[in-house]
Amino acid sequence: MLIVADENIPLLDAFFEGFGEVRRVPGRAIDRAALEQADVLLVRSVTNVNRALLEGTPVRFVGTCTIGTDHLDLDYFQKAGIQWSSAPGCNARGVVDYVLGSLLTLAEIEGADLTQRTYGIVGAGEVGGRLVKVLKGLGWKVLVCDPPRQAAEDGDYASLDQIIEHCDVISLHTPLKKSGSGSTWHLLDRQRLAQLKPGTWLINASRGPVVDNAALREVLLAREDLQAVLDVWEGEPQVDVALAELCVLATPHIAGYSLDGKQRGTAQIYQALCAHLGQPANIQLRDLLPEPWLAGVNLNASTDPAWALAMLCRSVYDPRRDDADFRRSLVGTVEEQRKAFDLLRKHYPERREIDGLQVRIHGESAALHAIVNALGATPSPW
Ligand SMILES: NC(=O)c1ccc[n+]([C@@H]2O[C@H](COP(=O)([O-])OP(=O)(O)OC[C@H]3O[C@@H](n4cnc5c(N)ncnc54)[C@H](O)[C@@H]3O)[C@@H](O)[C@H]2O)c1
Ligand SMILES: O=C(O)[C@H](O)[C@H](O)COP(=O)(O)O
Repeated sequence: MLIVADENIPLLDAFFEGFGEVRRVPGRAIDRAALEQADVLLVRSVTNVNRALLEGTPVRFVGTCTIGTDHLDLDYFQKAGIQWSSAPGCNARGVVDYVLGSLLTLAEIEGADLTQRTYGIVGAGEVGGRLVKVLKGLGWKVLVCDPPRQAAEDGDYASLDQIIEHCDVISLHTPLKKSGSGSTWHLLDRQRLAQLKPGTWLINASRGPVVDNAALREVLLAREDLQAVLDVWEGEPQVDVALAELCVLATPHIAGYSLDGKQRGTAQIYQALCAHLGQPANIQLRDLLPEPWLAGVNLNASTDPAWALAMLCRSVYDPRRDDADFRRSLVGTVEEQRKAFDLLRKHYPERREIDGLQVRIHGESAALHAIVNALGATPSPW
């Protein structure tokens, strides 16, 4: 069996060498010629997998080690009888950590009290749903917009218009659907961006085109009260530099880049391929994922809860370093910037998730216990 795989998929040998030959190709360079004899194609989000790529090749299984599937032509897969799998939820926790880190930075810059803001989460699936749980666990006021879920189940949901009207913070977590009913292309278009209430913070760690980037640049130029955090961009790996410069935080699509999340994505596709082939999945991620390097944290019951929250989140992840690295890369020619975007992602430093953080609280503090529980860190006895 020949497996052609994006070279940026971690643990390729550990999970897939038992199936046959694994041939690594840069994700953006995977073309039809590379697939002439391939049975299986493993990608990340940068490879568009469609009829133009697959027709005439022997590929019968496509796995994307990502949550997003907007780079896959699923209608074509169905017509052509090609099996496929994505990795639902694999890096959702990483995105939640990114949003928390961004909120802390925004609060610091604006001198704002996070407990007094109203949060609007748009898209309440694996990422948005976990984020809602964390924010509610912290006791913060949260409105949730998810029309597909609202249509399918009872629940307390708000419309996007209500989110725009009432929320101080809007965080986007929808998939990108490029057209048709339920399209999320430019979900935040020029008109909606113009309606954002004074002082809104907008966070986009979903897909770039969910926000009209040109319109956002104009709105940010016109309104100093708005603050934006962007991890994803229209036209990646090319980025609107002027827009990036107007953002409080700008990062190169790394919100979900925890080591755990990336390796989990590979493991999920390994399991899907085993199921496709009718084989047992004997290799376990827990045997491959390194022990977290995160040091334990000790808190005293008298510790200020706001300080503790910031310290716990930042001991796991602080997006300011990624923002600084990205800004340094926004120089030179467009081609140099595109390369830099990909290189920052290829050589991304090891980052772990918060459940690997052991927290000990000395003395009784309900507020600190609530924070540790809400964040999903691991409480350990004093
Ligand atoms: N920046 C990153 O590193 C990163 C990492 C992971 C995922 N993502 C992106 O985030 C997206 C969401 O991830 P997920 O795991 O939560 O996906 P998911 O499929 O579990 O959840 C998406 C939710 O959005 C809802 N939704 C769809 N259309 C909507 C609309 N118009 N308005 C409001 N809600 C709508 C769906 O009903 C669903 O509940 C992914 O599709 C992916 O593109 C980005
Ligand atoms: O959809 C996802 O899972 C994320 O956006 C993922 O982090 C994308 O990473 P990439 O495939 O571009 O390396």
